[in-house]
Amino acid sequence: MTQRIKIQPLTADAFAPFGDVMEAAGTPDKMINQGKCARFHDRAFLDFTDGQAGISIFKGQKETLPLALEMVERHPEGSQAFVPMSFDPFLVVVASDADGTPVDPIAFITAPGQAINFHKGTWHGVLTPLCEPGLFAVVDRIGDGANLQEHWFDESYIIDR
Ligand SMILES: NC(=O)N[C@@H](O)C(=O)O
Ligand code: NI
Repeated sequence: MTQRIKIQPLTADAFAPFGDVMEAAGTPDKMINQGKCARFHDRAFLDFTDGQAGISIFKGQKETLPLALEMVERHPEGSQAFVPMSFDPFLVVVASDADGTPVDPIAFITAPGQAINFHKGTWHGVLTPLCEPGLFAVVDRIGDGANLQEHWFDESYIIDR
């Protein structure tokens, strides 16, 4: 029987085993620019093996719900951050690892202003915008060698609200 995944709101606590949630929330770490700018300092753990951090721009096609989750992937050599260039929500899918196999996938939906950073090696769904244009800045590893492992599920999950 097809397993269904109910989408839940993204929170830093719930996402903590998988990565970081970045947002201008709570008390700023410092006020800068003559007090005109709140700096929420160093909110993601960027972690790269033998490579450099790079910033790319992704323009992804939107997906609609319910969504079939056929595959998750991971980057063994580096973290990967999705920073939306809009206030639109997007879908964030992660899964735990069981001896190299992704299990128990979870689906989150972001609130406006939230960005995420998958920790190195975290199983995740690919960039999944829910609105057009799906514009994102992506911070991930630029370097030689393989940094992508995909896992295609025997049976898709269905993600919905
Ligand atoms: N492949 C690529 O650049 N993007 C994926 O890693 C992704 O998570 O969207
Ligand atoms: Ni990825």
